[in-house]
Amino acid sequence: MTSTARMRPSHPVDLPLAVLVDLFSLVSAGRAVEGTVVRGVSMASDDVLPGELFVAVPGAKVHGAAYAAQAVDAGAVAIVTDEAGRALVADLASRVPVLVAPDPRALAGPLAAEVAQHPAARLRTVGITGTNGKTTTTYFVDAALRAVHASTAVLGTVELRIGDEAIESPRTTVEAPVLTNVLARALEQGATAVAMEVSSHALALHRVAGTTFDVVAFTNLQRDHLDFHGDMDGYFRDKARLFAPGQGRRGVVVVDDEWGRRLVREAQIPVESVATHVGDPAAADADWSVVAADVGLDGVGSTFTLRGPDGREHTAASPLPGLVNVSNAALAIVVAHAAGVDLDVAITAVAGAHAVPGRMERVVERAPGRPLAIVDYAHTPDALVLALDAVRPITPGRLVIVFGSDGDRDRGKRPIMGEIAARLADVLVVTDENPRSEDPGEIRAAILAGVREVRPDLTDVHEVTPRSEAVRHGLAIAGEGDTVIVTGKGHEPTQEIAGVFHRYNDRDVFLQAVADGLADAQPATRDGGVA
Ligand SMILES: CC(=O)N[C@H]1[C@@H](OP(=O)(O)OP(=O)(O)OC[C@H]2O[C@@H](n3ccc(=O)[nH]c3=O)[C@H](O)[C@@H]2O)O[C@H](CO)[C@@H](O)[C@@H]1O[C@H](C)C(=O)N[C@@H](C)C(=O)N[C@H](CCC(=O)O)C(=O)O
Ligand SMILES: Nc1ncnc2c1ncn2[C@@H]1O[C@H](COP(=O)(O)OP(=O)(O)OP(=O)(O)O)[C@@H](O)[C@H]1O
Repeated sequence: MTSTARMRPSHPVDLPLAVLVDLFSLVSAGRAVEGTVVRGVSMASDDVLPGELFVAVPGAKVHGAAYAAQAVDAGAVAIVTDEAGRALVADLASRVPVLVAPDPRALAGPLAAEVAQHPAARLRTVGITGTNGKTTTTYFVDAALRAVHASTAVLGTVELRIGDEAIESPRTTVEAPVLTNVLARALEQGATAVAMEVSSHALALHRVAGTTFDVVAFTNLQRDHLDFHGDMDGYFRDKARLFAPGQGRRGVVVVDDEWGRRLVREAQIPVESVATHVGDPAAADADWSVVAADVGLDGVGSTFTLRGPDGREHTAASPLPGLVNVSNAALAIVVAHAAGVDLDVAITAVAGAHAVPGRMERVVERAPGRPLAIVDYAHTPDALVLALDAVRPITPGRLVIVFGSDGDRDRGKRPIMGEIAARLADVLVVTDENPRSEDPGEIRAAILAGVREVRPDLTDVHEVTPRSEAVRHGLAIAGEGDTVIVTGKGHEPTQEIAGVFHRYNDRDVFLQAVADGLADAQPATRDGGVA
């Protein structure tokens, strides 16, 4: 059974299957539907519970109908599939009702919502999309929602969290029936609001079908996932699906890039625009704009001035370093306000939203004799530049980076990451990320080749494995005034080496190192060369 299995409502309600057949015009191809009641929906055979409806969809790898027998053995009481699936489940037609629809994937969400009595409609819901900043913005919005809602849910790449109950998330946006279950459980547990990340894959694959968000938001669009979406235009169109009636009631769009401006023009629902780059011409037409920003003034985050549609200016703050987080904070404030949170309350709550797991997360605070230690998820060249630029202004001493690069992923970025780190940081600790099936030494060698382009003599460059030792080393060589940033894995709870997932988390290693007294150790003298 998958880890999401327990994120279900404890008291599901039975619904006659005939109701769904009528409502969704399903064509019956098996046993009669009369007398069958369903109490939930699942798309994954290893996730089915007794009494549930199994939706068998054609996938990239297999047709779900190939697993229908497994689902029925697990207690599924009916199957919804397409014509291709119908042929695959012919043997089961005498055991359970088989219902056929042209696009069962698009129906899974609406079917689940109907069975669970539309939990989304009974919650205040916010959905956030965009290439970067979804996780951070979602946690900022959650902080604002928590200021006025007794309990909230937050769903995304890091975790599925309802109040204090959380499990690791299998992906950024879970499949539609899982989402419906989580929302139904959130309601049962007393949550009244939810903020969640909506990936472009989710939009293309109907994972949020059946959920109408009160507020939808867009951060930005950058080159990514083109293997899946084809080209930037296709990627944009998939993101834009969130800004349509039935999917979102009102939208908030960052217009710093051309894609955001296009979304404002093309959205089919009312949208407010937010310009977050000070002095950008886009600000002239935007409803909300950041008109001043002071990065790192308080030694950690930034303060900024947000001008509203009425021309009033509000002093606000981002608790996390860097201009990108001014952008995320400004968006979150406007989104929370659109979701019913008083503007001043939203501003105060976002300013205090310190913990976004693995996103510029301050694990060790700067203190007398102690460096600041941060965990960040930057794993692309662009994100690495942003991350290092963000921490430089809050680093009076040396900037120490501990980093690696993934195996079985884009090899071309390895030397580029090395070059960037060598250019923007003072001390480099090169280590392993998720080597997967590759030789970790070869990955590090590719990174070091890039480092050598900038520092041929490898001054202040250390090569340390395993990763836990590298993180400890980074902390041990840093002194007061220095910042140690470990990038690439963020919140990830495991490290994948040669097909095995080992429990591993950068934050935990930092905390253990502090407990072992490493944070307070005297910094080593600046030594050159690869350690
Ligand atoms: C492109 C994509 O998202 N594919 C996901 C999708 O695959 P698929 O629908 O083609 O499914 P499939 O594996 O061919 O199986 C077909 C059907 O049979 C079912 N099945 C399959 C096997 C089985 O034993 N029993 C069973 O019931 C499956 O549940 C599925 O319903 O459904 C599968 C089952 O849920 C996922 O494993 C798979 O995620 C793949 C592994 C994946 O990596 N997805 C990533 C790209 C993704 O979704 N990423 C975005 C975030 C991107 C970002 O912004 O960074 C995300 O939201 O996480
Ligand atoms: N608004 C932004 N614009 C550009 N880059 C950003 C922005 N916000 C965060 N980043 C960078 O992108 C990385 C990922 O941030 P975050 O996790 O919030 O985004 P995401 O959209 O959820 O991405 P992912 O799905 O990969 O987690 C961070 O390391 C950060 O440096």
